Amino acid sequence: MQTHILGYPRIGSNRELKKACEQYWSGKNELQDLLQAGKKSRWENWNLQKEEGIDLVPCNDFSYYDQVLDMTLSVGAIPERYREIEGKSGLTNLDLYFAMARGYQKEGLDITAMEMTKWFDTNYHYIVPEFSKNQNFKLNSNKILGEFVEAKGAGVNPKPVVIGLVTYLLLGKEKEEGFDKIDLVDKLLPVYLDLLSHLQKEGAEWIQFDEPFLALDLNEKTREAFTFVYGEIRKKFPDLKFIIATYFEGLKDNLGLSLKLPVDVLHIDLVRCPSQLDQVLDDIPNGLNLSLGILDGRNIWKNDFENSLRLIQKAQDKLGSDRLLIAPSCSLLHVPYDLEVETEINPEIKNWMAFARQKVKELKTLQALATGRTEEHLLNEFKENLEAVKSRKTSSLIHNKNVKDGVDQISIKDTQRDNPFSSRKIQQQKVLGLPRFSTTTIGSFPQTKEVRSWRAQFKKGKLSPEQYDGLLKKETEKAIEWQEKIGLDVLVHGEYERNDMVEYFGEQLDGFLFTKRAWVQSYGSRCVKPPIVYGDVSRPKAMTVYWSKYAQSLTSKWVKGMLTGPVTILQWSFVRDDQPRSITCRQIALAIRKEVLDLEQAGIQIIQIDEPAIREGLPLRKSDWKNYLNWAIDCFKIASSGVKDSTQIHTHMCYSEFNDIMESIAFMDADVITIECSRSQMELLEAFSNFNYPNEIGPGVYDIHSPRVPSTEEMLILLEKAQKVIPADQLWVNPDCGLKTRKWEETEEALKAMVEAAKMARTSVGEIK
Ligand SMILES: Nc1nc2c(c(=O)[nH]1)N[C@@H](CNc1ccc(C(=O)N[C@@H](CCC(=O)N[C@@H](CCC(=O)N[C@@H](CCC(=O)O)C(=O)O)C(=O)O)C(=O)O)cc1)CN2
Ligand code: MET
Ligand SMILES: [Zn+2]
Repeated sequence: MQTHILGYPRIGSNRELKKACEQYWSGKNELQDLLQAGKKSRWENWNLQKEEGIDLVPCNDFSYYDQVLDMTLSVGAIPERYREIEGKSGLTNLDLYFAMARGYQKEGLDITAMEMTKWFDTNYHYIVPEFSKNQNFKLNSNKILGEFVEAKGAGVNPKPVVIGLVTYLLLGKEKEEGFDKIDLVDKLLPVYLDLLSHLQKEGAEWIQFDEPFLALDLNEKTREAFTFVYGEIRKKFPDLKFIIATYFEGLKDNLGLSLKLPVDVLHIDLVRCPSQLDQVLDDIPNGLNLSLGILDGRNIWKNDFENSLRLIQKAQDKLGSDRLLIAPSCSLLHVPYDLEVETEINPEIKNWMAFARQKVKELKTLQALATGRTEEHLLNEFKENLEAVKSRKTSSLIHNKNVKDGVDQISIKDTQRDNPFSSRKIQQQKVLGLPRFSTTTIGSFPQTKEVRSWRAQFKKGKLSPEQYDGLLKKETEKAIEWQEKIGLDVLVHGEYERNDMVEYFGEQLDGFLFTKRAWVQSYGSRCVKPPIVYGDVSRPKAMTVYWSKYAQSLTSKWVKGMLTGPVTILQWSFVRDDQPRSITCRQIALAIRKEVLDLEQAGIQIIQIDEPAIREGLPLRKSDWKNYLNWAIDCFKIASSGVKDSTQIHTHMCYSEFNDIMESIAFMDADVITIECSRSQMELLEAFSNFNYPNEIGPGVYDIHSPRVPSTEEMLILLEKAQKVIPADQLWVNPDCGLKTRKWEETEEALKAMVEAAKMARTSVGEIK
């Protein structure tokens, strides 16, 4: 029985790579420094896995930005618009790569970034490959090969991790009509074969192809593509050992297909879908070995050894130990580096947890125990694990009767506003008196170095609570003043007091704990510290009223209250796995409902409840959607429906494809929804239009994830596009998402141009709604 890891976090155990990237982008360090930081991250990971004795150690799981973008560069799928950068002197391949990720607006060039979207149901974002009808591919980078050679030098048995061909195509987007991306198989296959022959020449033995789409709903053509691709690969490379990695779901109706692929190892996710093991063991052909994804790669709880050993034993009985590998369920990219550095977590709870480093250890212990080793330290580790699992099951820290009773008492009435939108709209208009094409922003303003450093100093005790509060107040005042000056209609307080839109709430809710350094990559250099829900959730006191009230006191314009919704808090936290997610979510929903009512009570007339993660929380299999949508939408409504008709509820979602969940979005019944729309040129709006969506919509008119500043003209064009599908009196004007990651210069210019675009739109259609 061998152990392997599907992928390791790469941002650096102290976020060294994040910092080096950001410094490189801002011209504060040299390419050499960045490359050095990359190397350090890779070697740190390899050394750690080597020391622990992992049998197959991943390489090419490293990335400077995103592994899908790496693949795009490796297969030469560089969109036409980057041609000028490719040819520019003084720019390296890495500069081209970053331009694709972030856009390029320098030296007279103005090139937009590639689209970014969620990696399956995670909070990780990848850069979406763009395919044209006459798409060509060629092996275009030696990243994969280079990292393989480098890893060999580190003295491990490296296993290159490569996004499988079919998954790579399915992750992409057709940028023209008239072809099906899956038909690009024939053109892409030679590049994969080319890559494999290079790897083989350098002595590669194992290759891991990630094909998570095998765990999703597939059409017949795609299934055939899988069979064809792996048939061809096997024909050309009879001696390489291929692992197909599937994760995030069970194989279900694709099990037969997967088991027939002519590869050496199939990796299955036994955390998401433990029940698939029996069927797999019944049907697995003789030539195929099995990798058991036994440790949760998506959560931070200790493994339950007893349970895992039972599963492993079952597989061992059937296949024998030689045909088995054990691994985490998926890449460890989705969990933080090391629990040991968290010194302030309640020790009782800390003893229930494991981060990446601890999971690597757990894997080795499981291997030893499963193969019958009985050294004393192993038996002790087993005993400690049994005790930790038992402690978590029985701890008094977890259960709160009041919370459970509250959830039991939720009734239908708590999930509905008093009157339908058509009548609320009239009442809200009366109170709010807003113009047509009202302008607003999504909530956060630039989280500058200063703001972050105040918080850091406050946390270290170097600033007193009063000093910190005073600085934040000044910053909020400046933001309000500036918004008034440029003529925005609905203002925000700026969210300066928040480290992160989820963590901030996690810090204030009971049943949550938070960490100091447990960073997880979200996209590019951006990271989050997901809070951890360990017990029943409740709100000891108001969380945001202070700041909203303060901001509203500074202006006669409306200031939006700003909350994160229950589904998003759930989705972006590490949550309990000892009760259904739906129950945890309802507990959070009740806490947010109380906050909404407190805000209303404090005179806040417009309240935004962000739910950017509703779409990403959608189960990967369509058959599970209905159940999820029922409870998720219900939770939003529990949070939002307590207010008077005249209080305007906004919600915000980014990176959402709404086509197939339009009914549920409408059912949320937010008075206004602001959505991401600009990278996709308003395509999203068609879903709303086709559905005759009745409430108001703010389609994002520019992309805040890129430093590029949009022009008034291009935003006006987008607004005109929007009016073709949505009546003008339903439209708001706003950016795609919050502005926390942007610099002030960019923000100021962009928002001024945006307000200008709204004014121009008004002159052509009329002021009044
Ligand atoms: N949870 C979550 N998921 C999300 C989003 C989101 O906003 N939150 N947005 C979407 C896109 N994803 C994003 C994820 C992260 C960030 C982001 O801005 N992250 C920041 C960190 C934000 C944060 O928690 N900041 C803390 C800690 C900041 C920090 O690094 N402090 C320094 C010290 C600073 C100093 O001394 O000056 C340190 O700890 O070393 C704070 O402000 O308090 C970053 O990576 O840079 C943005 C978008 C989707 N998913
Ligand atoms: C990822 S959605 C962000 C919403 C939040 N209110 C912000 O403006 O940052
Ligand atoms: Zn957003």
